[in-house]
Amino acid sequence: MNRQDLVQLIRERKSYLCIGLDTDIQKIPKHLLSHADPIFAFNKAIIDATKDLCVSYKINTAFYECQGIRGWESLQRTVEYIPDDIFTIADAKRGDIGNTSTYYAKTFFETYGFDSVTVAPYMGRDSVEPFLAFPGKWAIVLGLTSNEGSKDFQQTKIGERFLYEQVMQTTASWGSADNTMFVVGATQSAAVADIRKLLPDHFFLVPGVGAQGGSLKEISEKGLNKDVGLLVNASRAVIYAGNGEDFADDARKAAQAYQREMSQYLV
Ligand SMILES: O=C(O)c1cc(=O)[nH]c(=O)n1[C@@H]1O[C@H](COP(=O)(O)O)[C@@H](O)[C@H]1O
Repeated sequence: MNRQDLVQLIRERKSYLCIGLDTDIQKIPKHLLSHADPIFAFNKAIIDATKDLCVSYKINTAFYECQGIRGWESLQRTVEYIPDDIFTIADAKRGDIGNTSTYYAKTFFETYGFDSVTVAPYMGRDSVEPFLAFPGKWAIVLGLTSNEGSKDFQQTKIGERFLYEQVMQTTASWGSADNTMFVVGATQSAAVADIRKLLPDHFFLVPGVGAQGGSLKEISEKGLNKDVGLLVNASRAVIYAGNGEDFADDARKAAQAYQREMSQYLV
């Protein structure tokens, strides 16, 4: 999906909500366990209940890969089930020598048909560029992450600036705002205004609202740009909003609350 279509979808739905399908077999309602593919049965119900409220689904591959071949099958069924007009993210955090990155990119863009994949930029330019070589596809590069450990490397100073600022600015120069997004954690709202100044045009994928305690209001006030420029992810706070037979209704209510709040910030 290209930038123009994504921005149009956000405007139409008045939503920049990304729902994270971090589907944990231990956490899904017990009545689904008798299905042939319980993870897909859960995802299908969540997608049916929320697809008009969000603009993106993010599939964190860890929750699928840990199930071996069955997990990859659940992932494939899920990504194929997501409507074509919704932006899909493979949250796989890949990045390797160029030759290998090319095959990671093929895996997620061609074999599974995702619109985007999250990319760890630590190995540098030749590890990221292969993800930028696929027309209409996106690399979502780790910028300033939501976790405590972001202090260990990302928030160290290189001269006058933080390492994450240098990483984001340099990485941005390898592609464009039409094929590169950055992960900026919702728990890092104090830094978001400065990051927005550094990168006025890029989309940010913002995880960390809900279970990690980030504020949708703060991130929206500081991060929105003229083309919206934000995809805010919530995983556990939406998909595990309920745990009974009506879990999908509860997920819908949680997604609706985020969408309503977003619609206020979009005016
Ligand atoms: O790349 C990510 O999506 C990501 C980056 C980051 O800095 N923090 C972060 O939480 N994530 C992912 O975003 C999701 C957050 O899940 P919840 O905390 O349940 O909403 C998980 O899939 C994380 O792996």
